Amino acid sequence: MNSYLIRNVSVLGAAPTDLLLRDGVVAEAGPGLSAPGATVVDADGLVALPGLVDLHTHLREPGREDAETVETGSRAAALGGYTAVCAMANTSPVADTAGVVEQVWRLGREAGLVDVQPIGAVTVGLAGERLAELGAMADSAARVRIFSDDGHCVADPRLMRRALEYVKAFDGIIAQHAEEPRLTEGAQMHEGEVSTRLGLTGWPAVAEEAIIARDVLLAEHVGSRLHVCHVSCAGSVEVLRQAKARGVRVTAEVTPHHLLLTDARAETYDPVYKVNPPLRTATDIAALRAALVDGVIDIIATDHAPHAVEDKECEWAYARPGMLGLETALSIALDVLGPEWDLIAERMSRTPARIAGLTEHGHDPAPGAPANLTLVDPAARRVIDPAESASRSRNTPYARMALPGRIVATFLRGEATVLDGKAVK
Ligand SMILES: NC(=O)N[C@@H](CC(=O)O)C(=O)O
Repeated sequence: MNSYLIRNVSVLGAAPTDLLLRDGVVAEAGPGLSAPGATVVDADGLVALPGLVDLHTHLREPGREDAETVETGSRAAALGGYTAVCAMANTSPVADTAGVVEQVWRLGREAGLVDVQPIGAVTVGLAGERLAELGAMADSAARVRIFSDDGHCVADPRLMRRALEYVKAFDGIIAQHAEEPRLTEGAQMHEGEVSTRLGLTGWPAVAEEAIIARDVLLAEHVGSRLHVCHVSCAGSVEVLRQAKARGVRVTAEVTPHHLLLTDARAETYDPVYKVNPPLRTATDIAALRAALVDGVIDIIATDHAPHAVEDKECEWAYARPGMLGLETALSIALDVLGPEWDLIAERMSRTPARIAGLTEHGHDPAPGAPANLTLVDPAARRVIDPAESASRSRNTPYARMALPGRIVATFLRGEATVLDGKAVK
């Protein structure tokens, strides 16, 4: 095993110090360390954060290896500063059995770039009709604790209740894609002024708000844990705020794109901006940002959704929804929140690790902590070039934009996965 002496790094914005990574942990911290044989990393001007944890990543394997594989997605994650990602279940076949979740988990271990924690489907084939083998997935080598039909809503309230009841036995979580399907039939973008002008069928905010309202009541009734995926509307924030005030066991995520981009992007008719839930309004963005700061929204999750060129570079109506996120999430967080390192660590590492039960992750770099961390250059600005992405897909909405911050190095259990801004393997 290699050891690394990181020189003059600012841990979460504090005064510069040295960190020695050895045997998978932060072995020592303090100014002027010496460690013969260790690889020296000059970290002047860099900030160390606990390795980021993504609760919502689409890795596409098995089934759409042309869009992403566990390995390419893991590499994109490491380059984005992540040390763990939770892989969504909408693969082909769907991750609705112990066999498929174990396959994804093994592929993650083999790639060895981030810890890949599979999420299991709630219903068989994401069809919303019968519960999947939740217990078998929980008992498998992958030890699944989060279940989601993401991409689809668990629309049937009785099924949602049963799922919440079932996972309560092992303190599992149902992560809901909140979209009342009857209200979004044929929807192409946010329902509002822009959709009216463009003549595109709208996805009304109430389709999200109504499911969240129902689900927090169900979670409260059952006493189980609910997680709300990709919250996109101001009204949803208010529903969550009330539920949390009543003590409902609910957590919620927001994506980087919903914190930055509005539905006005649809005016370009460029399907790179087509995403589910859709980009909303400036009012929604303001409410989401405020909720992220005050904690009503617990975490930033990427919803990294790679798509092959033929599924994205076509007419808007035929394009698949979704955009890349892993390699740009920290930059968007910096842009939106500023250099609020403790808040960024809380929303992108500690809290998602805690929600997912990933006990090795989400620890600030300090002696004895697992050496899962990332080094950021906050002064760097980079212009996003889709061709440079480590993802197999190219559907980033930030092409040609100059974004703040650059990941210089990432360490997983004390081994570098990224050095000098480049993937190590
Ligand atoms: N977020 C997206 O726009 N796309 C997701 C699934 C989904 O939520 O529709 C995908 O898997 O591509």
